Amino acid sequence: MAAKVVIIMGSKGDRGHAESIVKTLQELNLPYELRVCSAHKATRRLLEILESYEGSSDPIVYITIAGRSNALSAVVDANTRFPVIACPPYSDRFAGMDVLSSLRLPSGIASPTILEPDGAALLAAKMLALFDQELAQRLASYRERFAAELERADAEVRGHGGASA
Ligand SMILES: Nc1c(C(=O)O)ncn1[C@@H]1O[C@H](COP(=O)(O)O)[C@@H](O)[C@H]1O
Repeated sequence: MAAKVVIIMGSKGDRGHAESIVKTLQELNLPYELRVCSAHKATRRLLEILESYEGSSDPIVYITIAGRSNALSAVVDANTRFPVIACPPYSDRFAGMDVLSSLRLPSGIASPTILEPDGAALLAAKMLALFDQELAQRLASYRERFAAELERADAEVRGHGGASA
């Protein structure tokens, strides 16, 4: 079974954000594909792209990257049987209000929003690990690193704090 993540970005300009997601997917050795399409600007083509994955016998999780007004994530979610995670790029223009277009969804749409690229990759990995023991193992080792880092930091600050206990 070859589980994979399909990242769809709304514009080539989102490539940098996509690469941050890819970094974590690569660390987890999780296969991925990068696609560019827009629900706003190329709806028919987007539906064709989705259709091409619908028959897959392997599990897929989509991560959608759409800045400004995010139609992409909801349109993908409404037209696929696979889960969709929205990971919009951060923008502080207009006081960061773009994010609301990812959060407020019509009924029947279920695309969660994760703002941090590595968080979106991790959620996709956790979903796919439900069907893949080896991925579950890699994910567990990846997450152990964070606990180990915290332990090291704890030991370091403790050593400087003059605590007597
Ligand atoms: N939000 C969407 C959609 C969509 O939701 O269909 N299509 C493009 N975009 C986003 O608009 C920003 C500027 O896009 P352009 O570069 O096409 O002007 C990008 O962040 C893109 O993801």
